[in-house]
Amino acid sequence: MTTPPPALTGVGLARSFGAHHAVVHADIALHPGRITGLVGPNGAGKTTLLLMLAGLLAPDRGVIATGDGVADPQVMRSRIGWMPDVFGTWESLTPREILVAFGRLNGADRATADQRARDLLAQVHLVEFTDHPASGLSRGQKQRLGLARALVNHPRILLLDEPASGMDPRSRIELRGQLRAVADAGAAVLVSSHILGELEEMVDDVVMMTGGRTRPPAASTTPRWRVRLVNQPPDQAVVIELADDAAAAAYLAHYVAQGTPVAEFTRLGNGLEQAYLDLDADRT
Ligand SMILES: Nc1ncnc2c1ncn2[C@@H]1O[C@H](COP(=O)(O)OP(=O)(O)OP(=O)(O)O)[C@@H](O)[C@H]1O
Repeated sequence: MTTPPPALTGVGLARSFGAHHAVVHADIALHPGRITGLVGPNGAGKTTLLLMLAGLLAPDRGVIATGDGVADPQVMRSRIGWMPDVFGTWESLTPREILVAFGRLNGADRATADQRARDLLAQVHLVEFTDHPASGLSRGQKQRLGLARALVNHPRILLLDEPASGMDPRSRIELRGQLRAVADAGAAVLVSSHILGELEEMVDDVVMMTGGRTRPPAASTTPRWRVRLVNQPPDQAVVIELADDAAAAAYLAHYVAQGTPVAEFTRLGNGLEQAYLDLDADRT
């Protein structure tokens, strides 16, 4: 089976602001159908990298291209959905008017743009606010409108900077489902977040960034399970790595069929937190 080419690659990217090197060297590849997490401490250069990938900030060095070789920022922008960390709405317009305006800017006729706006407002659960001024939306609701806006043009590449900030727990859970649905439909998704537990649940791949450089994860990011048998003290429980939920189910079924008295079988996540702490170990 051949792996499809990445939907978007950035190679050797660098960007400075005056004398400050925000991104020193970043390499990244985003694959169709996969969600990639971008993780790193404050000031690591994540937003600067995302802005370059979104075609909104020119790199000083390096190349950004789509899988089929397009490097023209304008063509690339038409394929990209971008959700900034702070979504500035036109406060006097309604969510429907905002989404229709973006649809029209992306070349849709009025009827198509209007239908797309209604579909997206249903998807992000903002139907009741359809025709109210955006000034009345809470921060979390504005984030959800920001997600809808990023999806207006059916993007093949979706880039999101801290999308969950300000969202309530239900909206965060729904966001995970929405991003997975977008990836399952074939898009490549890149999401930056400081909420590592949440990223663990959401992402297929991780890119770590610190000091303006992308780095391979310092530790394993394979999912881990904690296994404890009946009468086994908690501090003697075993932690095992298994490729995915299907492998975990097979593992558990095997031991239960053998009569092994399993008392606890808990998914621990994929070690992203430890990998992050290793990455940020130099922080004082
Ligand atoms: N427009 C700008 N002008 C000057 N310096 C900037 C500008 N944008 C970013 N920087 C600096 O570049 C560095 C990287 O910033 P960036 O916002 O990309 O980091 P980040 O990883 O997204 O941080 P955070 O997690 O806090 O959002 C920071 O030191 C920041 O102060």
